[in-house]
Amino acid sequence: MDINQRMNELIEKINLYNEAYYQQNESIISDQAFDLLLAELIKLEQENPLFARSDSPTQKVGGTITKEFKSVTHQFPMLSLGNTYNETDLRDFDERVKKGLEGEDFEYVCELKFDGVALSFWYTNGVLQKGVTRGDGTRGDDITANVKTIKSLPIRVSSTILPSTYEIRGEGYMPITSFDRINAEKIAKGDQPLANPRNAASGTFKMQDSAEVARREMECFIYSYLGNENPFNSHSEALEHLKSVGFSISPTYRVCASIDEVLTYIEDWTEKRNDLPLNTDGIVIKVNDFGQQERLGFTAKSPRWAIAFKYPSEIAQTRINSVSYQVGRTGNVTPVANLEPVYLAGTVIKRASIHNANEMERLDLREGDTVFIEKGGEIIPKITGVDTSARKEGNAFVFPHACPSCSTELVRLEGEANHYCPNDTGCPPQIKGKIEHFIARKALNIENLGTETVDLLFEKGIVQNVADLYDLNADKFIGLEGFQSKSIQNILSSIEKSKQIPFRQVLFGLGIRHVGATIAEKLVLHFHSLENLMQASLEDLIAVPEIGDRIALSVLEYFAASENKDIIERLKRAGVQFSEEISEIVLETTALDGKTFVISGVFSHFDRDGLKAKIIANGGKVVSSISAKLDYLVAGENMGPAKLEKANSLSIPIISEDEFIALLS
Ligand SMILES: NC(=O)c1ccc[n+]([C@@H]2O[C@H](COP(=O)([O-])OP(=O)(O)OC[C@H]3O[C@@H](n4cnc5c(N)ncnc54)[C@H](O)[C@@H]3O)[C@@H](O)[C@H]2O)c1
Ligand SMILES: [Zn+2]
Repeated sequence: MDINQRMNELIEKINLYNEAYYQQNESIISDQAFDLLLAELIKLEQENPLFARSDSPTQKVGGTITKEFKSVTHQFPMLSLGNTYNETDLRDFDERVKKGLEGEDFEYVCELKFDGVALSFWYTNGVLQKGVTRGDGTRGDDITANVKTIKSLPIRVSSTILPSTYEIRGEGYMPITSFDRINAEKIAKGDQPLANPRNAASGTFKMQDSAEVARREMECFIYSYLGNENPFNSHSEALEHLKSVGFSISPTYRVCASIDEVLTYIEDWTEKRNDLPLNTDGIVIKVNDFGQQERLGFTAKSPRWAIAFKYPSEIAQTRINSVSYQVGRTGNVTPVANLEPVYLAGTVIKRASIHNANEMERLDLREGDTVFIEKGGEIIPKITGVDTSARKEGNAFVFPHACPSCSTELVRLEGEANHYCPNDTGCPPQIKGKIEHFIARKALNIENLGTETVDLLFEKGIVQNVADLYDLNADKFIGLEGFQSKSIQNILSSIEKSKQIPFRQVLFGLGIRHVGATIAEKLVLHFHSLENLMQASLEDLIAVPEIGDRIALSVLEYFAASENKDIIERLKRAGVQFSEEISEIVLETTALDGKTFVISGVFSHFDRDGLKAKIIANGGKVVSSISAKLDYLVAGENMGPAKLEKANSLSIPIISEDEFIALLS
């Protein structure tokens, strides 16, 4: 292959991996493998400048903005960091800095490289105004409501040094405790677990539902100060001051006088970093002095005064014995490699996901092959390559044509990587998966009925679909082992309770392909009842915001199947909710966007509900209790003294009804 061709091929691959990583929060390959491809492209571009393309991924920050949030333009671009995996490259970096500073003395600051997502916080007069994602480096998503759920992030800062406007940056992350807790819950419900804390952090900060973000207990470490006015001489001075006024700075940073001290720091943290409450993937090395940073400047994509040293991920080699094919709730078929057990990063690995047929083809796996497996922060290790030199004559694995569970011919939709089994009403793992989905917390929330019970009731022929759940009674458990009358009563009463679950959760629970919780809510908002939804045409469906052809067709297909109609009829008769009145709030202005209010006392222009409605209609939020994060207390006549005292002690602005009205204009 000629060089130009190779460069184009690399660009294509890197773009593909970037898109999966930044838009779907999915890592198709390991970070290290990704960085190798990028390093190869950088090298080829340097050696062959004539072939270098201006739209190359080496020239821009990898992320993008989304349609779900308001986008805002960064005051200072949010860039990436150059990276290295070895001492030689690090010493080269040191040489470049020395040359750039023309022999002047300088210091480095070493920090851990926290593995989450970059966030930017804008403050005016000491008050947090906005939280923004990196996006494409120039523009990011305004996720203020979500960053306000970070407990350690001060909403209000009082400092005599900081200017009236400035920007603080840090890494938002999901603590390992949150990650483990959420995954334990997901696994118990039969949901797909989160792949790793980094991708989970990125997905979580872009959720529409801030209450869910809050529930995930996200955190953030602050690592930089930016402003048109800069009261600090150096990065370490800024960190110290930010810490003193309440920002969360990891105590792990160190000022180093030379590259050798940097190497010692790297060495010191190689093992110790595994004991931290969050994942780290390396060390960030920054020139300390702000004046020197300015003189060194930036490339198109990263600062010349900083670099990331990444710890190589842990890799093991083992034999692949066979491949199994797992059928999920929606019929997706996933190949899973069964491995000769091998020890890797503290656990014994027996299986690894191969994702889909494309990935199987890419790896070109044969029976008995020696494969490399790798584990970053992920819980599920990946096969990243094959040692072809060790290959004996094993047969190539072939993706099956028929469903491994029910033998139905598999289907692959155009443009999709996954094969699926279309026999959704007769394929056992799909049926069981559907029941497990139906009872999950976000759906019908039928507690006391776990995966094992569902499996048992299915195997015994007692529950074959979700409608059968509502025909359960104590008699049906007779002869089943392990059920006390108390636990049977619990199961039956939680099934009874599920009849009160709102329609949007019921619609999500039906498990219509491509209809997740958010889409279900959109559909209910528009159609209000199942009856209306079932009568909707393709045009009616795609007229709903965010519903495209793919979802619309899937909804139509679902309601066209007579088995589904029967099930719905039975659920209706059982008393499950199939309509819901929810009205969309029409915003008058966004003047109170992201602001929280407590109201107390009696008002002259509004009654209390009227005032609440006014706050919500202008983008604000009404909360019931006063905390340090509160933006305003609106005080009327006769307000309670306890509230007043609490607001004063936390220096929360207390405003009158007239001052509130002034905020609206
Ligand atoms: N596996 C894949 O498919 C895939 C695809 C695309 C990107 N990636 C990974 O993502 C990397 C590119 O992402 P990137 O451009 O965000 O670069 P990066 O993540 O390597 O480095 C820049 C980021 O480091 C973070 N950071 C953490 N601690 C920091 C600290 N103390 N000081 C400053 N910054 C700190 C910031 O969020 C900053 O944006 C690649 O090198 C690769 O490893 C992987
Ligand atoms: Zn099947």
